[in-house]
Amino acid sequence: MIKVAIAGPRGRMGQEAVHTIMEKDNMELVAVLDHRELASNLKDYDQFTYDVPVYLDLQQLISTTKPDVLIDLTTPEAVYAHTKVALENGVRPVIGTTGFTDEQLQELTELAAKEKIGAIIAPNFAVGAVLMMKFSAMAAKYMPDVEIIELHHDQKLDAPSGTAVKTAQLIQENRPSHAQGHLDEKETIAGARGADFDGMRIHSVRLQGLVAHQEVLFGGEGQMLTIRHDSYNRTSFMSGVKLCVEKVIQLDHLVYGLENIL
Ligand SMILES: NC(=O)c1ccc[n+]([C@@H]2O[C@H](COP(=O)([O-])OP(=O)(O)OC[C@H]3O[C@@H](n4cnc5c(N)ncnc54)[C@H](O)[C@@H]3O)[C@@H](O)[C@H]2O)c1
Ligand SMILES: O=C(O)C1=N[C@H](C(=O)O)CCC1
Repeated sequence: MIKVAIAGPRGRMGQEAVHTIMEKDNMELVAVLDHRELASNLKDYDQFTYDVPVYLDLQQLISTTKPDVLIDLTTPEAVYAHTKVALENGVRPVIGTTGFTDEQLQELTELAAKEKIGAIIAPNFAVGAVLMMKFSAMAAKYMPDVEIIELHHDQKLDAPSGTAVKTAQLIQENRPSHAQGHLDEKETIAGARGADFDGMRIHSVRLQGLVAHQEVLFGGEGQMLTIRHDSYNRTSFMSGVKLCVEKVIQLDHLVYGLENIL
């Protein structure tokens, strides 16, 4: 039985994750971490009927309920501290929250290595999104001029998305660094050409009605290849969450990206 705690249980992803873990025979939801005093038990929240204690302090949650794994689905502001506290206290983090800086990722990788403890940071838990990223990395070897368009719901806090950054990093490993577009191009409205990642442009769309979507466009002479993935609901992420909880137990270091454990 894997003892699991979830940070952010009232969120769009957190709610889905609570139901997912409760349905698993080999996992036990021992606690959740919230940041506002609403109730001391999940069964007193409108969304749930489960008897699971709610904590506002991660150290206290860990020392009282001793989870094996912490799933974090909170905000870019909160996630770094949660991951650090988990690693320092022998709890394996499975992190879905996006918005880490390169420096934070580096620090957490070093901390997990020092503590010899497993951790997974997965910018996208959907298997189709991982395939989109892998296929994009393959295509970049042959068609190195790329632009990424990521499209998300309008409540998303970070831009570009974690998936777009990870996609750009995987593409970067597979094509020579170079600027794209006309050498003399000028933006008449700032931001018109999107964010610049090693010469690749990333465009972020935020609109009601969207969940999580991405297109990777490869231009060639007289041709265009488009690789697209759509998550239409948050259930699409849950098989990845379950897989990460099972895999993280076997690791002794931090893994960044679901593609590394599939
Ligand atoms: N990896 C993936 O596949 C994947 C998929 C969807 C979303 N995400 C990421 O997951 C995160 C959450 O997304 P969401 O759509 O569920 O957001 P959301 O805003 O619906 O939920 C976030 C929840 O975190 C809670 N929260 C905020 N600070 C907290 C803290 N300090 N302690 C505990 N709880 C806290 C909020 O109350 C809220 O309920 C985002 O970073 C998003 O980018 C990742
Ligand atoms: O809804 C979100 O927010 C999502 N964020 C992830 C990202 O930033 O890549 C993955 C998909 C959903």
